[in-house]
Amino acid sequence: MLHARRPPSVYSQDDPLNYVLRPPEAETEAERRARVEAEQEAKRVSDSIDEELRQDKRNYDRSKQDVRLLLLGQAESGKSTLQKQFQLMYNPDSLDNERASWRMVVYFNMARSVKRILDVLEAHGDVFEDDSADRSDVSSYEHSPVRRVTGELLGGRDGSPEQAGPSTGPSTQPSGYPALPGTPNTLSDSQKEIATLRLRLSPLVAAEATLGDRLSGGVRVSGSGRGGVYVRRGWQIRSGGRSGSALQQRGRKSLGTGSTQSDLTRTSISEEGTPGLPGPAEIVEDIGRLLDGSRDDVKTLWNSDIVRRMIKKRRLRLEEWSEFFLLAIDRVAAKDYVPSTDDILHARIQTMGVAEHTFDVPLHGKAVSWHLYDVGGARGQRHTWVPYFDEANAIIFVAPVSAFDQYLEEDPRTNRIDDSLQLFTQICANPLLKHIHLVLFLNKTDVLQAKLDSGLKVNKYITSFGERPNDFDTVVNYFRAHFLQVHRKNNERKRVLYTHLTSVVDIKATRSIIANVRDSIFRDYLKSAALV
Ligand SMILES: Nc1nc2c(ncn2[C@@H]2O[C@H](COP(=O)(O)OP(=O)(O)OP(=O)(O)O)[C@@H](O)[C@H]2O)c(=O)[nH]1
Ligand SMILES: [Mg+2]
Repeated sequence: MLHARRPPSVYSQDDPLNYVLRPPEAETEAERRARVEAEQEAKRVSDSIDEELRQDKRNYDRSKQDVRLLLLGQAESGKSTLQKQFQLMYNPDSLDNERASWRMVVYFNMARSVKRILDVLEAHGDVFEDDSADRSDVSSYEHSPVRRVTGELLGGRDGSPEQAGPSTGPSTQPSGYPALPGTPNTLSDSQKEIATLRLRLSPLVAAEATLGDRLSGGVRVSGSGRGGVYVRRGWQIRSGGRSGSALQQRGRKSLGTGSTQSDLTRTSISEEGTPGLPGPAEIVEDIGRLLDGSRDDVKTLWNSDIVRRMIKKRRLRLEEWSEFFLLAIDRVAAKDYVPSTDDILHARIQTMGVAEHTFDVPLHGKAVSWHLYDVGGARGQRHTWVPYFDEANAIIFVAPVSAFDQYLEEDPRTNRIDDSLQLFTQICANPLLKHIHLVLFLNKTDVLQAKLDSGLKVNKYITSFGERPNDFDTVVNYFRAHFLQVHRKNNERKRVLYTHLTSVVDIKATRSIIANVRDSIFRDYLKSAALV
């Protein structure tokens, strides 16, 4: 029997699958076209799945080559400011996208400064007592039954610190000053003026709490200092801006402490605002108007005789950013105010948990992804760092050398330089971090210079400094020597410690230091890549 020749077809009748898939024998032209289209669509989907899988593999291979850089250091050391400098250098568009949200932070900083001034004045009965006792050395803390247990590494004074921590509100500390003198009838003109300003500025003072709640999403963090406002992932959206492009905040299992980070990093539920309540843009506009209406009062308060004298005598101590913004009140209170890059660098908001920022950094014509982990530095935040240790390639440890006369907000018995040294000891000694590229930033050198210029004596706070000259070079070298000693004692692997004197609010100087750090990290990176 003659077998009919099979029609030429891609569908082999020997293959059962192809047999099933073969075109119907009596296919009309319209059916054929529909079938071909469906086959093409199926192929397109299949190809795109293949491409996704290939891309995942490429991403995985690439992420193994990513650089992971941890920014570590105590609270207020300048880690987030340094992160902003990286962002400015490698992803400036994302900083521009966030610019609007920084307006709320600047207003918050302004309201907080005014509140702080008024609180301190109130604790002194709105009077400047020009007595001979130098109260800058005899703070309320001395009257406290708690004795200071600091100075282990530096030989600090076991006496009483000056006012405990710059943002420690007098309302939370026994002031040690006389009770408010007199009744309203016996108030001096200056007291009356301050009382009037306090009344007129009360809406601005009240705005501090509103803005703080808004920025933190209502989250309170216990054990991390008093009255701190912490922000986590997505805060830019809550404050009227877009989130910086490659910013994430991740929850990971904690390795060392058994605790988890999820409470600290859980995404806020209502970041865009609650229906019926004012949105971030409205809040910012309202407070902008309030600030505009209060600017003369803020200036009068800032320039008042009592405030000037209390600052001079160090009975009123403000953070560096307070002065920066108070001096810029006209610009900040103006309608349509948009924060400048300098404003963003000076704006202060505490980091909660660990925030990851990703940038592409060029290396020999190819982009390498850098993941920057900006951590919260307060004591209550430090356990959240540990899960990031095992994957890190490099650390920048930021230590503010200006802080020799300050004490931890979260533990007013501990001198801040001592805390930095203790923390640096833990980092140098940690087995997970022994092989990691280590960079030390001795930061806030501009603030240190200003403090020394104003006549502040280091040996008043750190007895081991002794009778050395109280000049910038001697002081910086003294602190540097202590950090180097900590490193030397914990350096079995003979790793290099790269040290830089920095002021990370200075854009130009920080750019060149970042370039230097990048090159040294890449040198190690290429060396380890060559070994793989
Ligand atoms: N003048 C001056 N101010 C600085 C310098 N570095 C940081 N600051 C300011 O110090 C404040 C605190 O800096 P941050 O970068 O927020 O500190 P942080 O280490 O991230 O603090 P946490 O998030 O609480 O751990 C900000 O207002 C900065 O503008 C510096 O070198 N010089
Ligand atoms: Mg921070």
